[in-house]
Amino acid sequence: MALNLWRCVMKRAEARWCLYRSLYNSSHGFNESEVKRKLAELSGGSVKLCKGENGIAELGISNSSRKNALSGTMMLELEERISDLEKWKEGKGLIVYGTEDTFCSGGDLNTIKAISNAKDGLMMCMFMQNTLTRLQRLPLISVALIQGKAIGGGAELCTACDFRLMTEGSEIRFVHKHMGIVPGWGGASRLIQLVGSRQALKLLSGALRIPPEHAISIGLADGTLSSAADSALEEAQKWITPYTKGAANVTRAMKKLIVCGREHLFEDAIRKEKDIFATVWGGPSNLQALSERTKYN
Ligand SMILES: CCCC(=O)SCCNC(=O)CCNC(=O)[C@H](O)C(C)(C)COP(=O)(O)OP(=O)(O)OC[C@H]1O[C@@H](n2cnc3c(N)ncnc32)[C@H](O)[C@@H]1OP(=O)(O)O
Repeated sequence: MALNLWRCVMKRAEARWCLYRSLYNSSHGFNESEVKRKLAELSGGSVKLCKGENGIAELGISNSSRKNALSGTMMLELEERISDLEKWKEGKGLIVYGTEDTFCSGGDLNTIKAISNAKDGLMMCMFMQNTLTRLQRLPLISVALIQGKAIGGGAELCTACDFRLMTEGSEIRFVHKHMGIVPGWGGASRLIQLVGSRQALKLLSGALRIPPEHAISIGLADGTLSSAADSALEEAQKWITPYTKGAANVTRAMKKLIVCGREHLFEDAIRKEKDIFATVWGGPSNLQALSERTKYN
């Protein structure tokens, strides 16, 4: 009976949670089916998802002949993989990485050229903002594993994760200025939240190369990995484990608190904190912990 009530509360909270996933819909002039049809014509590369039994998924960006640039079809695949992760109730963590020696070189220049008119550009921008905002709001603790370069849209993509780990010799760089554009996938707004407006202005207006030590010193990155390329994923798995250890519903609730706190005004955020608290209070993990009477000394 009590467990059924708890499940019911949790379902309702999950439903409320899903309500504010995307930023744009038709009321904002966003025509999703049209942009999807256009992006489907611009092919190359793939985005692969592997969900681990330990509750940690790996999302791989792969377009080897173009340094993992995101083509139109990869943008579509990325959105599909995020949808899949939104439905993964056992999930706790996510590692986003690029195959071979690059994280992601941004938008595929062939794709970008094909949609370089104002209308298509705005639709692609709204599509990618929706996708990356949903990535950021996933109830999973996410890490961007940056090997090699995270350039342009690749730099924006890595800011949609909770943490960034960089291997030696890697680099984040917002090169938009040199392309005569500014970030549009939400990267500027997220960068300001991460490093503050003064640092963000320097990084964007100078299109500065950001190596691991610099990224760590300004709070953009969370650690440097020393592994060779083929074992960096393993090292990232180890890095994330202390944060994802334990019951999935508790880890997921913890991440939801952070999203609410970040995205809502204080009063609204603490009310939402109450709703999320209700999803774990009296649940199996809570009852188990109470019965064990663990001490933390
Ligand atoms: C819409 C959001 C904003 C954006 O993302 S705009 C796009 C920003 N990105 C760029 O302009 C990246 C330009 N590329 C570069 O700076 C360099 O290629 C990069 C990534 C530093 C790698 O340098 P290297 O390691 O020396 O490799 P490379 O230059 O020989 O590249 C190997 C092949 O990959 C290609 N490539 C790299 N980035 C690409 C991209 N974004 N779109 C399409 N193709 C891209 C590059 O043209 C080269 O092809 P190819 O072997 O010459 O046929």
